[in-house]
Parts: sequence; structure tokens; C-alpha cells
Amino acid sequence: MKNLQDTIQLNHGKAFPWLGLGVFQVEDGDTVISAVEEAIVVGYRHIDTAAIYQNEEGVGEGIRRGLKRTGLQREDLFITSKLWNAEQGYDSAIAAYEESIKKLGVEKLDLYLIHWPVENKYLESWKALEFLYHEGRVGAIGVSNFHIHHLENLLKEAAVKPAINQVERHPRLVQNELKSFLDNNGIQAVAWAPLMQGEILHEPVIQAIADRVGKSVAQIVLRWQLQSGWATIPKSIQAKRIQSNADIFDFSLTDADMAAISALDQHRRVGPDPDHFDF
Ligand SMILES: NC(=O)C1=CN([C@@H]2O[C@H](COP(=O)(O)OP(=O)(O)OC[C@H]3O[C@@H](n4cnc5c(N)ncnc54)[C@H](OP(=O)(O)O)[C@@H]3O)[C@@H](O)[C@H]2O)C=CC1
Ligand SMILES: O=C1CO[C@H](CO)[C@@H](O)[C@@H]1O
Repeated sequence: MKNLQDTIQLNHGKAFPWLGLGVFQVEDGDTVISAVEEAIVVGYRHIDTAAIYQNEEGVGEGIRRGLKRTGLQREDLFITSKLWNAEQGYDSAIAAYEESIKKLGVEKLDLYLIHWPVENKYLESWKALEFLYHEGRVGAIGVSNFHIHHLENLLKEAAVKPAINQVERHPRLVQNELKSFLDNNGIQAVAWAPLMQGEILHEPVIQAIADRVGKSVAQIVLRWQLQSGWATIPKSIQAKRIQSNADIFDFSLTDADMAAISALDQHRRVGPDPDHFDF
């Protein structure tokens, strides 16, 4: 990937940007409106939200303002939202999708994800997402927080393969086994908490690479994500960081840098393990 507008061809749906803006814990209203608008102005083309973030209305307004300022069209952007756990099931998933697009003020989403693999519910929810996809009401469908065993179970039943699996991934949780499984099945890997929600930003091994390359630790970590084949969605509400997190296309990490960062793996999560999440 050479620039911020570079994309990945998913197994279905439209071209998917390598880098997007995440908006978890971003307050609805002015804060999320400004962050989304700023991101679009500096060149982001993907916004990742979820019903549970309770900011879809502000995200929609930020998108409209960003489009106005840049002269871009809705189809130039990639918008993702997610089905919350309480709404899993066939009819409830369809109703939740309708609610999300209404709040965002868009005709359809480019990608709708099952947020967590709620046991005994996610297969039924997937059938609802397949229905929306076959009807042309959503551009692509995918999953989030699915372990290999959830995916194996889903793939046995699915008529449409998930386009992506969005999971926690950073230098303390490298997820190589899952990545190989996704590669073998043509499913794109997407990293959430790519900066470990800030926890990885003082790591000396990465700091040394950052000093040598002349980039920040955050930029090195985000570059490591992309160079290892993971698309990603860092969150920031600060204009300078939104900008600098996207300024990662003018350098490359060496194989030794990549290996040194991956060697920091401790299989450590900042979020819940999908197998033990209290739904
Ligand atoms: N599918 C799922 O279950 C989940 C999905 N997600 C998605 O992934 C996105 C990213 O993950 P998230 O949990 O937000 O964590 P991130 O790893 O993106 O970290 C965000 C934190 O890092 C700070 N930060 C961002 N950039 C910099 C920088 N350059 N220098 C220093 N600090 C920085 C932010 O603060 P500030 O804003 O002040 O800059 C914020 O506190 C979410 O926003 C959401 O869209 C997240 C969790 C679960
Ligand atoms: O995306 C996420 C962030 O918000 C949720 C909780 O409120 C998490 O469960 C989820 O993974």
C-alpha cells in the first residue's frame, strides 16, 4: 500500500481502504462530527462505528460535512457499522440494520458486521445479513471478534463468506494463527485497538525503531499493522493525531523491524476474550 486511498479487494463488496477512523468512545454530537469531518478532509475514506457506540447520528453528520468540504460523493467513502448483541436474531438484526442506516442518514452501509459471536444466535443473525446482502440493501457483510472455531462453524452454514473479521490486534496480541486461517479462507483481517488503546505507545523496542526512522511510535505500530496484511481503524479525536496516524505511507519497515515488533507478543488483550465475554 502506497497511499491513504489504497484499497483491498474483499471477497465481495466494494474496495476496502487499508486505513480507517475508529470512533469507539467518541461522544455523539460535536466531538464525533469534528473527528469524522477532519478525517475525511485529510484523506481517510473509511469510518468504523457501531450501534453500541451511540454516535451513529453524529457520524452521519460528520460524513455529510466532510463530503461537502471535499466535494467527494457518498460512494467515495466506506462506512461500517455493527449489529449489537442484544439485537441478534433474524428479524431483530434486520430491524437493527434499518435503525443504523436511519441514524447515519445513508441509503445503505458498505459493510455490516456481527459485533460478537453470541452463542446460539450468530448463525441466525448471519442469515439475516445474507438476506440484506442478497437484496442489495448492504454492500458487504462480515464478522467481528470471531475465533477460528466460530468461523469454522459459520462457514459450514454460510451462503456468503464474511468479507472481513475485525478483531483485537496489536504488538501484544499478534494473532498469527487466526491470520493464517483468514488468509486461507479469503477473509480480510482488520485490527481493532491497533494502538492497544494507547498502552503500547511507550514500548522501548518500538521507540528505538521510531527514533531511527524518524516517525512516532503510533506511526510505526500502524505501519506494522498494514505491512503484516492487517487493515486497521485507529481512533483519535485530536486533529493532529488523526492526521499523523494516516501519515504512514512514505516509509517501510524492514523485515527485522517487523519481526522485532511481532516478537513483543504476549497474547495479552485489552478487551474481552470472545469465548468468555459476558453477553
Ligand atoms: N469490533 C470490536 O469489538 C471493537 C472495535 N473497535 C474499533 O476499533 C477502533 C480502534 O480501537 P480503540 O479501542 O479505539 O483503540 P486504539 O488502539 O485505536 O487507541 C485509541 C486511543 O489511543 C489514543 N491515540 C490515538 N492516536 C494516538 C497517537 N498518535 N498518539 C497517542 N495516542 C493516540 C486515543 O486518544 P485520542 O482520541 O485522545 O487521540 C485513544 O485513547 C475503535 O474506535 C472502534 O472503531 C474497538 C474496540 C472493540
Ligand atoms: O466495539 C466495542 C466497544 O464497545 C463495546 C462495549 O461498549 C465492546 O464490547 C465492543 O467490542
